[in-house]
Amino acid sequence: MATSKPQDEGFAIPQIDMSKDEESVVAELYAALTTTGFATLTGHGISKELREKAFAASKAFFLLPTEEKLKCAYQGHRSNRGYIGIGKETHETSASSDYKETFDINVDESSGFSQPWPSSTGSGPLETFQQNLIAYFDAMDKLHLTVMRLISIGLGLPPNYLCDRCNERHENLRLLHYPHMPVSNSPSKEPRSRGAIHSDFGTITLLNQDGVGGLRVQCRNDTWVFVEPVDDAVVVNVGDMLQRWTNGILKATLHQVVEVPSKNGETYIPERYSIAFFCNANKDTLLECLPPCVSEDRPAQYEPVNAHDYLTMRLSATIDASSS
Ligand SMILES: O=C(O)CCC(=O)C(=O)O
Ligand SMILES: [Fe+2]
Repeated sequence: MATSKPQDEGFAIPQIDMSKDEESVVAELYAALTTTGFATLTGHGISKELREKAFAASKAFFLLPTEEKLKCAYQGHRSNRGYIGIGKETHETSASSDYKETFDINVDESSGFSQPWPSSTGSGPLETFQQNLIAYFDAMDKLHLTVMRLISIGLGLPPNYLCDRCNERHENLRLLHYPHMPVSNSPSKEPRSRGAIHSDFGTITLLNQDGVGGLRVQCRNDTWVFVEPVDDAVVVNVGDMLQRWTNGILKATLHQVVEVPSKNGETYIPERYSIAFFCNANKDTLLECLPPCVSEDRPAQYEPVNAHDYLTMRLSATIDASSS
């Protein structure tokens, strides 16, 4: 496994200011997503207030006693909604499960599933949990479509091509909490994992992380680079669905969350919160390698697959939905 490879000191995840002219943003985004598959976006228009309210909601939820959280337990892979406790998610790259808990939100009503919400009694962030997270969802949905427009232009497709196939709100907003960990006494130089090495399943992921850090990305030369937290920035990365769709031109890069070094004298690695917005193609989309991505020199590498079946298959392989 590649975990023993060194940190790459000479490379940083590109930062892209989306408020610049469209042509420059398209070029920078295309360059990032066809190489490292990751970029940090600023100037994206998501307000600090919305982001802070979403993090406050997340913290209030994860602070609830386990039995309360389990009242919103995960409902299964086709629904993909609700709370998943520690130890329920495992990736093929690791024998142990992730040390994290999550809460998945989905707004697609056509599916026949409904979202479980924590009870909103009392005051504080739980009272406005649903309202604030739906507002956050809506803002991220807009950003998702903006990014898909920029990617369409970069690929030489009509600007709305990908948006027209990603505009039915089949995204998944996931709150993540990595609990604090005691500092290790082991002499190993390799940081301990909080979440196993994986690539994402959907088209793109838009991630907000707190200031703790620990998300790292595997570069093409097998070294690792951290995605340093940048105030108010949103991290974008390519998932396997978009890698398939673009015949491997856009890269779904392996990444994971590891512990950060403890500060002097502290006996605990701090807890960490992040909020992922996993974007997918509309459920009935047939993901066939896009025409501009296929040529005589680059024949189609992937079989066509239905977007929703593909996503469900990937979720089923990682999440133990028996009793979350
Ligand atoms: O928590 C993070 O920063 C990233 C999590 C992640 O990669 C994922 O949930 O797919
Ligand atoms: Fe991920």
